[in-house]
Amino acid sequence: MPVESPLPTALIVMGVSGSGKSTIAELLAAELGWPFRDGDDFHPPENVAKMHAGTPLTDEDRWPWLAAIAAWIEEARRRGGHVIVTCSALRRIYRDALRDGHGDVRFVYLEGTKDLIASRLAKRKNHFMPPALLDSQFATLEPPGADEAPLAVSIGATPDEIAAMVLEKLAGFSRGSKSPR
Ligand SMILES: Nc1ncnc2c1ncn2[C@@H]1O[C@H](COP(=O)(O)OP(=O)(O)OP(=O)(O)O)[C@@H](O)[C@H]1O
Ligand SMILES: O=C(O)[C@H](O)[C@@H](O)[C@H](O)[C@H](O)CO
Repeated sequence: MPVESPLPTALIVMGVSGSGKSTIAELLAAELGWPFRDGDDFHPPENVAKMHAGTPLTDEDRWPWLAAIAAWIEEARRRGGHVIVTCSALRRIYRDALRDGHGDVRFVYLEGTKDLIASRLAKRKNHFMPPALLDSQFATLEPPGADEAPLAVSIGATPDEIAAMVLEKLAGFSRGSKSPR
């Protein structure tokens, strides 16, 4: 995958529900100073209602959501800016939709076991996503392949440590390396 610019137009923090996307993305956004939006804010209300009711989304449910995120990234691309956004981006075809043919979108992949994530979700308060959907999230997950050059990090560490690891990997990219360290 070609590296088109020193820093990506968009950093997409991906992973199953509860993997820590919002937590890590907020820290990264604060460090990088890039505009940040939570991918959940791009869902049409019907999707949120469906997830809240405990029903996994289908591909059809997800396409308009992914298109809305891709459109926000395109705005940044046009003005030569950078953005950071969370999005589960569970399947490769979803990530392809988000890349939209461009090589300037990088995925931060938050990798963790179902047990660890379930234990974090069990403690989380005030979120529409029920922990019971975690099985379907893992069933749908297609971890990014090496050819997608993900910035992959294990979620066992503290949020600050994870964000620091991501920034270190990103610095590797910005120095022009073609593959993550
Ligand atoms: N590295 C970490 N160590 C300990 N707890 C964490 C860590 N990262 C996130 N958490 C906690 O785990 C829970 C899930 O994190 P978060 O809400 O950021 O996940 P998410 O991937 O954005 O979830 P969703 O996709 O459902 O919105 C939160 O309660 C958060 O405080
Ligand atoms: O792809 C999906 O099944 C959904 O988008 C979820 O993953 C949520 O957006 C989110 O991660 C939960 O808050």
